[in-house]
Amino acid sequence: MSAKEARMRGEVRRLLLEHVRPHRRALAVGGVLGFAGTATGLAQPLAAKWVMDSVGARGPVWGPVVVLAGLVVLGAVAAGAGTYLLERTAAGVVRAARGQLVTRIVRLRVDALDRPGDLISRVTSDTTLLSSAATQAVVNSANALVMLIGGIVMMAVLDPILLGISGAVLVLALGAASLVMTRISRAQEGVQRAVGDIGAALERVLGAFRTVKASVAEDRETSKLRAAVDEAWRFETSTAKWNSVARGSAGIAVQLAFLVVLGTGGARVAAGDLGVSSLVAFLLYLFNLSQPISTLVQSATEFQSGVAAVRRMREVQQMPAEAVAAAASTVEPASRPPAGASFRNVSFGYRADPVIHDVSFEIPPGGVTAFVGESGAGKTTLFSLLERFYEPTSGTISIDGRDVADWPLTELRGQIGYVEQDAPVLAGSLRDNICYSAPGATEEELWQALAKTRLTDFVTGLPAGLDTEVGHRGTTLSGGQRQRIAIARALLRRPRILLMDEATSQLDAANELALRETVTEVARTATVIMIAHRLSTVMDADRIIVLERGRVRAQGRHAQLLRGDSLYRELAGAQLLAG
Ligand SMILES: Nc1ncnc2c1ncn2[C@@H]1O[C@H](COP(=O)(O)OP(=O)(O)OP(=O)(O)O)[C@@H](O)[C@H]1O
Repeated sequence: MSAKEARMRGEVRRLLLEHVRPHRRALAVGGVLGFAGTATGLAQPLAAKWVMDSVGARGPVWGPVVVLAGLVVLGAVAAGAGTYLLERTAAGVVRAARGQLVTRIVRLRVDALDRPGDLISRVTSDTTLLSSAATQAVVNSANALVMLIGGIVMMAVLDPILLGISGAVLVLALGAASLVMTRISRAQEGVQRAVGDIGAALERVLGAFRTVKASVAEDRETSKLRAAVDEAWRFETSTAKWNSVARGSAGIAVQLAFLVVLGTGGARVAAGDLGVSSLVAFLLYLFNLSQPISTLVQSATEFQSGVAAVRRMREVQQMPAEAVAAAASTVEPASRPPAGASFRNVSFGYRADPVIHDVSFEIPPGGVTAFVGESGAGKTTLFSLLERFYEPTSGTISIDGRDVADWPLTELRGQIGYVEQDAPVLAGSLRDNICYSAPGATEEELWQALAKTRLTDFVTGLPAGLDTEVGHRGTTLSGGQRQRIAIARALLRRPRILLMDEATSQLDAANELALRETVTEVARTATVIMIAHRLSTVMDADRIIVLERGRVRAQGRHAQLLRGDSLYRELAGAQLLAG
């Protein structure tokens, strides 16, 4: 193990103990109660004997019976309460870990969200490993340590020489067991990684379920999923193997120490240095050590699983996240004038290669601005930069003259309504979906937004109206309905800037006309910036910005650009701007 890995393991172990720290009192009480339960269990046979003896002697039995009954009740209550407290604490540890993870995940930057399925498994599956590692393992090993130390003290009193010999054998064999702990942790981490891979592969299939079926790709996807399942099985069997090696070594350690003590002790008895009774007592104590030793090894393996889980949870905490902004003020100003936007010498690349090159333009408040350009020219990227999903590598983007980097994120995004081209809809009711960006909207505002997007007839025609469930990703809706819901959602927030990635083919002629009227109306109170795919959109636009491979190529109005820009002429005449 390299020094770096050793340092990291140390840090991970410290992190695991941090999950334990807030619950240390509950763990201590739970441990003591469990201990008390065991102790009363040990005393019960003695009390039963006392009852029998009293019956035999025809003496008063009430006293012993009350003591026995008391011990039974006390033992059951203590053991029950101890178990409840430990399990409750375990649930508390899992809850805290899950809480931290989900808070982090929703704050991740958009580019950090690579494998959602794997993230889900970290929240649901990895955290459960933490529960026994951070509670049962800690309490059991503490109890086992007390028993171990007690046994060793008694053995030291009986014969320090024999203790030295058996101790040396035990340390050697247990040292060998501790060597496999790293392997257990690695194998367990492999299991969790493979479970994450299953989640990621499953998410991939379920996210494009219709495509998978339409492509008759079920067999291919099943074999990919089964490969991930097999990988998990491989690591699980490896974990089982190393666990049994650890337990086996602990067993061998005790047996070996037993034999060595029997041999050397026997010789010392023969030489008259040790009484037979002391040797027998010593061997009994040694024999009794096997219980706490196997508990310690078991706890150590559980702890290793916890270490593996904490490691993967730490990776989530280290993923790039957006700054947590202070809660946005709930009181919105009554009037929200349109905001202007400006890009000055902005460059940006998702990876090493830039996709936006030194772009500059001004969008004054109000009106409709249309971006046009070939596929991949960088139109959506400009929207993402305005929403601050990504930071530009150089240059400044401002809204209302203020650098977007200086706006608190929630406030910045509170100014903008964003209608994405694929108009994502979340599982839930129509009402949830439309009010999603403005949960405080009144019923009147809601119906106004529905009217503007021509959704009123559709909604009133549904038996459950706005409470109709839309299904996973809105599968019960048509493409056009999804599009209009996305627009209603954006409008309900009364945006100062409306970003619209125009749908290429979702709306029929009547609804398209209605939408154009809506956009014209919105442009009176907000700055509308559209990624245009239709000739009608650019013809109505107040200004058009033509993008070519991440650069601004030309700006102007439709007639002006038709005359002066060959690429625009080409786009206007071709499918990219369908008339
Ligand atoms: N998340 C991403 N990671 C890496 N590269 C990306 C990412 N998103 C887009 N790109 C690349 O950036 C370039 C610009 O993409 P962008 O989506 O902005 O183009 P666009 O003009 O909106 O295209 P379209 O009209 O087809 O939607 C493309 O070359 C694309 O491959």
